[in-house]
Amino acid sequence: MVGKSGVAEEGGAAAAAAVRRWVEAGGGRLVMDGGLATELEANGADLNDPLWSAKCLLSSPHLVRKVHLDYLEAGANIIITASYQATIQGFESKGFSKEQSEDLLAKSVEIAREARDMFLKEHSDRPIQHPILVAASIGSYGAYLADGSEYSGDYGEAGTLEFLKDFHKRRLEVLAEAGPDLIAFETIPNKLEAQAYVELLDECNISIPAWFSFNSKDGVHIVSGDSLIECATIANGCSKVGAVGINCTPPRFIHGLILSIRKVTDKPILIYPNSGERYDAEKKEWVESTGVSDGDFVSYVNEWCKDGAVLIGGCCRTTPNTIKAISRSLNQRHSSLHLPVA
Ligand code: MET
Ligand SMILES: [Zn+2]
Repeated sequence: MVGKSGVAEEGGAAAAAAVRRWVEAGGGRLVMDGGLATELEANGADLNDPLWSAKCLLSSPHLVRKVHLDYLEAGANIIITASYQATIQGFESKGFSKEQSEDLLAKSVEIAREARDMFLKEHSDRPIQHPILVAASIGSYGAYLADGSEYSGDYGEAGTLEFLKDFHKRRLEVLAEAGPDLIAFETIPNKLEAQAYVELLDECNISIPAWFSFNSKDGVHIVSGDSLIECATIANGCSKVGAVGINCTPPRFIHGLILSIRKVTDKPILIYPNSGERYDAEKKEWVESTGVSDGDFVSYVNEWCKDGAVLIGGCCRTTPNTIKAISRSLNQRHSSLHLPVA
């Protein structure tokens, strides 16, 4: 079906309507947090481990809570849990039982909810009026592999729809049951994984709005080479997807990518680019990218708003200072409309 704006109409619109209400309550824009794993490292965590930031759920939950709080103090409306690389399979390979692994997943949501409660309490003399939301992160199968394939989308023989659905199913259910406000499918590297997520959202009957966020390294395709337009069309067709966007991608590509997404969906668009550096999976370090300079990250924010993005934050190597600057630049007006935060 083609709507009045010329794009195919969303398959039902419940989740998108929920996100729009939050955006409205935030004064027309919502600020997302910045890089979590890289900020944990900046705070001294050693994440050289297949579990990456999820390692902190075991070793230093207080640090995760601190970084969430730093982002809230910087003006973030949305904090993303430390479950990006947390999987039942990953915990089991470290010797945890299935039950313990599920508890660790749920713990990522609990820590973020605790940070929100602490933040709201801290500001109870002048109560916070804008929404503060917890998004449960689901990283790709490639993130679990920890071999850089979330930046190639190449899963070899494991790359079948049924395999990916089976891989993510229980994790999605456990995270949804832990009570986040949103489910964040982040850094989606290929079309097949987007399709797997859509089918799981329906089959598991998830009632929490999800977002789909893809990553690109050329400004046209997502990292596997699949067409962003096709991927965004898949997201658009799912009533449980409340927002579609791009993360962990250099800022200089974002303008064109938003325009592509806009061609196929009216759902809210979210953007949280990385600092513009590139991750070298072999060396396990971020290296400065060559070519077009990224300039000052925040100088792009107005342009992205004009392009139609309504949720804006940062991904790897962005910091609470980046988020403070984004928040200032959006000049977020705190609406008098107050939505329940949980
Ligand atoms: N939310 C995740 C993080 O900031 C996204 C990582 S993208 C590789 O750690
Ligand atoms: Zn990132």
